[in-house]
Amino acid sequence: MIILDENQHRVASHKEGPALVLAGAGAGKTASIIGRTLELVESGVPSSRILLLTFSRKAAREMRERAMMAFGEGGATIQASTFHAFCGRIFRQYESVIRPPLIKPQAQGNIAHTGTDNTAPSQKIQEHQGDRVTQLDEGGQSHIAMEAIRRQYKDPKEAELALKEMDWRKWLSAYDRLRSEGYTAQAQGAAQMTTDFINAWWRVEFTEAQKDPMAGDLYQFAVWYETEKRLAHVIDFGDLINLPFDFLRANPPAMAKLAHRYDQIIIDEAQDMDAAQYQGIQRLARAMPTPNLMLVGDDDQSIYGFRGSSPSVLQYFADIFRPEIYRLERNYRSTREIVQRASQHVAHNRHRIPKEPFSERETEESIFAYRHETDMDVLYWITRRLLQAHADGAPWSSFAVLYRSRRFGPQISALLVRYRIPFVIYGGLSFFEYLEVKFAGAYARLATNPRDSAALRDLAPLLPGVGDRYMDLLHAALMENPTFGFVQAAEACASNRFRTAHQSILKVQKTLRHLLQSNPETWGKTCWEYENSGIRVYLEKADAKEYADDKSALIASLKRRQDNLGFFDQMITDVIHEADAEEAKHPVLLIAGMFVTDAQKKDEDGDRVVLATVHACKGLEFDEVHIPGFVQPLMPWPIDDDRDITTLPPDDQQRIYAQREEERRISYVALTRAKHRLFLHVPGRFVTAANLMLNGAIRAPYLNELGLTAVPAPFQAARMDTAVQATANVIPFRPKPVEEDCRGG
Ligand SMILES: Nc1ncnc2c1ncn2[C@@H]1O[C@H](COP(=O)(O)OP(=O)(O)OP(=O)(O)O)[C@@H](O)[C@H]1O
Repeated sequence: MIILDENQHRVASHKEGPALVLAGAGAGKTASIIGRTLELVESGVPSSRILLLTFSRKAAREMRERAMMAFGEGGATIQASTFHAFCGRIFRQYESVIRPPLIKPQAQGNIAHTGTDNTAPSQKIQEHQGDRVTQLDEGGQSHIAMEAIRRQYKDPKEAELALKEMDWRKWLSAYDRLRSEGYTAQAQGAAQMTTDFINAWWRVEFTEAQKDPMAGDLYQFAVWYETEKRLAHVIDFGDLINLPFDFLRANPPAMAKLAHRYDQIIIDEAQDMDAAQYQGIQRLARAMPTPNLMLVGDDDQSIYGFRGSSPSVLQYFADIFRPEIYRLERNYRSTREIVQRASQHVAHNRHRIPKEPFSERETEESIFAYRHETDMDVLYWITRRLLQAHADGAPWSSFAVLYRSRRFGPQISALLVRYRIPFVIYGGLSFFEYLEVKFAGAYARLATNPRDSAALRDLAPLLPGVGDRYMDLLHAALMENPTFGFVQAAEACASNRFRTAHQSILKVQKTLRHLLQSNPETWGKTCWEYENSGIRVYLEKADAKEYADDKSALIASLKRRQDNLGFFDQMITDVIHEADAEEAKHPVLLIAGMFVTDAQKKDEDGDRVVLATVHACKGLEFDEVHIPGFVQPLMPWPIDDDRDITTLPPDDQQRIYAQREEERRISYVALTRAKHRLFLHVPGRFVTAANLMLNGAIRAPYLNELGLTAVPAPFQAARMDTAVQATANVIPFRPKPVEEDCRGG
C-alpha cells in the first residue's frame, strides 16, 4: 500500500470548504483521492455521503478497487461513478418530468419547420406519459441527424441530394459543442442560438470570414435535430448531462434534496469537465450547506477540447470559489530525464498554470529518439525490440505503443499477431478485424480447410441467401458427414428454398479455385479484384451507404481498404520468404495461419502489450513506451501547420494557438505514461495505409522542444533477421498435409 508523502497527506486531510489539487503527471492523484476518502470515512463520514466522480468507467472501477484494498476486507465501499452514470441516475429518478416532451408518432408526418421557428408546433407535441426514452450512441446520433434532414423534404430524391450537399456532420459537431456548454435550440431561441452557433461552429473549424453565411442553417439544423430526437423518443450524450442539470437548476427543492445527500464531492481529472458539467457541479456544490467540492486535476493533461473541455476550468474554479490550493509536484512514475524533458516541452504552452514537477528516480538514459527510413521500418523495429526485451525477461504488459491516430493500431497489431505477441487494443480495431482483411483471411482459411464452417460464416455477408438458418443446416450436414467439405455439405442441404444460397456456395468454390491458381503473394489484391469473391462489391455498397453524403470520404475509405490489403500482401510476402522450404510449399496455409489472432487479443487484464491512442491511455503507466510517429503531421497533428499567423484576425490566432496547445498537451500525456524507457520514433516517410491522411513534409518539431536529436536506429529491422526469429515464438507454420486444398469435398 502507498504511504502518502507530506503534500499528498495534506490533500487527504483537507478539512472543509472548496479545494483545488493541482497535480502534475504521475504525482499520485488517485492515491491522494483514496487517502482522502479513507480519512473522511475514518472521521465518521459515511462512504455513501461522498460523491466521487471520474470520466471513464475504467477510472471509476480502478478507484473502487483501490479503495477496497485500502479499506480492507469488509470495509466501506466508495461510490465512484462517471459523470454520465451520475446524471443517468438523476435522469431516471425524475424521468417523467426531466425528459423533453415526446412527439406522438402519428404527428410525425405533419411536422413542418420554418427555419426561424424555434419550437416545433406545440399542438403537435404531446406528452407520452409512461413512455421511456432510450439513449443514442454516436452512430445513433448520426442516424437521427440524417433522418431529421430527410424529414424536411417530400421527395426522397431531393432529400438524398440535400444530405449530400449539406455538411451535416460538422453541424452535428457544432451542436454537440454547444450542448457541452448547456445550450438547446428549443430553449435559447433563434437569435441567441444563432450567435452562439456561429461561435461554436467557428471554434470547431472555421475562420472569421467563413462563419456568417452558415449561421441560419446551423440554427435550423439544431431545431430539426432536437425535434427528431423527440419524435424518436431518444436522448443523446449531451442530453444525459444537460437535462438533469437543467432540471435541478429550475427545481431548487430537488437540487437541495440532492445536495443534502452528500457531505463531500471529489472530482478526479477535473480538467476534462466541459462547461455544462462544471456549471452543474458548481450549482450542486453551492446548494450544499458547505461547498465541500474538491477538484483534482492537471491543466497540462486537458486533451478533450474537441468535446468541449478546456484547461482553463481549473483556473476558473480558483477564481470563483477561492479554494484552498494544494500542489502535488513530485512525479513518482517516471525517471528524472523523462519528467524534466516532458515538462520543458509542455512549458512551451502559454496558457497554463506554471508548475515545477520533479522526480527522484534516477536512470542513466531513458529517452531514445530514433530515425528510421519508413513507418514500416518503425513497426518492425518495435516488434523486434519487444521480442528481445521479452526474451530478456520483461513481461508483455510492461510495454505500450501509443499513437495519435487510431490508424496506427491495426498496422502494429498486424505484426504483433504475426510474431505471436499478445496485445490488447484500447480504442480501435485490430488489423485483422478490418472487414476486407477478415474476408480475405476467411477465404484462406476455407481454402486450407474446406470443413471450416466458421470461415464460411465469416464470409456470409458476401453471400446472398446465406443466413443463420442456412449456415445451421450446412454446419449440421458437415457434422454428420466427417468426409464432407463445404460443397458436399451444400449439395446435401440443397432445396428450392435455399437456391440462392446454393449458388453463392458454388461461387465460393470458384473463387477459391481462382485464388489458388493466383500468386499467393497477392492474395489480398486478388481477393479485391476478383469479382466473384464479392468483397469489393460488398464493401463498395456498404461504404456508399455509410458515406452517402460525402464523396471524398467514400473514395478515401475504398482507397484505405485497398491499402490495407496491400499491407496484408506485404506481410504475406514476408511470411513466405521467411518460411523454410517445407513450409513455403504451402503458402495458403501460411496465410491462414496469420489469422490465429483471437487468443492474442482477448482478456484485457492478462500479460499483454497495450496498443492505444493517447486519448485512450490516460491515467495508465508502463515501464516502456513507444511512440511510433513522433513527427508532424502525426504528433503534432496536421492541424498545427506552424505557419506565421500573426497577420490573421485575433480570434483566428487565438483558435490556432488553442489547437497548437492542445496538441502539445496530447504529446505530453503520451510522454508521461513512461516509467523507465521512452522510445520516440521518427520515420522519414510513410508507406503504410497511414500515409493516406498524412500530407505535408515530415518534421519533428517536438524533439527540439524536448532538447533531443534523433539518431539512426541502432539496428536495421526492416525485416526480422534469423537470430530474432530464433528467439521469437514466430507462428510455427508447420503445414499439415492437405489433400486438395479447395476441393470443397
Ligand atoms: N507516495 C507515493 N509513494 C510511492 N509511490 C507513489 C506515491 N504516490 C503515487 N505513487 C505511484 O506513482 C504512480 C503514479 O500515480 P497515479 O497513477 O495516482 O498518478 P496520477 O497523478 O493519477 O498520474 P496521471 O495524471 O499522469 O495519470 C503510481 O505508480 C503510484 O503507485
